[in-house]
Amino acid sequence: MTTSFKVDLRRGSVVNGKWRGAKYRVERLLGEGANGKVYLVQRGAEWLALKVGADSIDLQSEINVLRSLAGAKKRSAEAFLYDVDDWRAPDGTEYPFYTMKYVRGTTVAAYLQRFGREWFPLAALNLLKKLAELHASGWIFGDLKVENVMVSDYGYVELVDFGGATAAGKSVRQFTEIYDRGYWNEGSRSADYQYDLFSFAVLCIQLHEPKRLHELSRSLLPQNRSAEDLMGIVDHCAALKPLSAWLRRALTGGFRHAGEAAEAWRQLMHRKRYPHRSSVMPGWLKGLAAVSSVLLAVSLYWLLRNMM
Ligand SMILES: Nc1ncnc2c1ncn2[C@@H]1O[C@H](COP(=O)(O)OP(=O)(O)OP(=O)(O)O)[C@@H](O)[C@H]1O
Repeated sequence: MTTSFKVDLRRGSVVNGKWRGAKYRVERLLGEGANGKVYLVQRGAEWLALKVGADSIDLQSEINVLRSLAGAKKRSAEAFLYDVDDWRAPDGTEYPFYTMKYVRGTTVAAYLQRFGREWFPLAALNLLKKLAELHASGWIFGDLKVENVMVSDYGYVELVDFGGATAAGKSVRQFTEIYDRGYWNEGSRSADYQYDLFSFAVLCIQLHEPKRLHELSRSLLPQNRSAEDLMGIVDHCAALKPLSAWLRRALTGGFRHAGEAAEAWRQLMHRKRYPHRSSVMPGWLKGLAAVSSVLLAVSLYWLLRNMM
């Protein structure tokens, strides 16, 4: 999805906050979507992400969620939101913007492509933990999809774009069809824990079988779509098959909350057939560990020899 508004900030241009006076120097575009454009900006020595939008109502609701999360003092949300202001463009038009923590990393799909699919179980577990934290603050993420999950070193996960975040119990504010429980006739669009877990399961499928998922959604009549069709993809995918029971549970609302889902996922990771954290240790780290062990052994040998 792309924005319809015309803001195009070049490298080096400066965004001045009209009310609070902060100045941000633009480095580059990080991404764009339906609600605005996100730029990497610098303020003093600090790197931040600045989201500028055309519609202050859309942006305001994201800001409300971020404020409420910061208020709940959840570790992940601490200091995520920095500043909220308006900016007057050279042509006189005013745009609302906010600045937030710059999440270094790439979308989960790009990360797995670059560093290997063996990172998937760990990144997914971290994502489930993020969802559990968000749920504990009374919010449902709503628009969970590949583009909104950023992954950085060692599978560390951060959610971006809180435009779909909805207070638990309300109607989900923003969603993407293919990840939407209602689209697959598996439940309402009411914001509950299971709604996010359904999207999470679709995200797992999207990461492994994007083409098949796309074709499936195109080929079925709306009234015929179901979790069973999604499970058809899972059962024909070698990487997803070990997760079959877990994914079925997530697609059919079988987990009470994201914490329970994360625990079940963690247990799966520890089973033999599925790679777990130590087996996704990068090569250079394995090498470092081996060298350290040898050095330790040599030191001990010399120590003992000199003592005798
Ligand atoms: N804090 C951040 N740090 C780094 N990159 C970010 C950050 N926030 C957003 N991005 C990048 O910018 C892209 C667009 O941002 P965002 O999803 O918030 O826009 P949107 O208009 O709400 O999109 P959508 O149409 O999906 O709702 C993201 O997919 C991500 O790549």
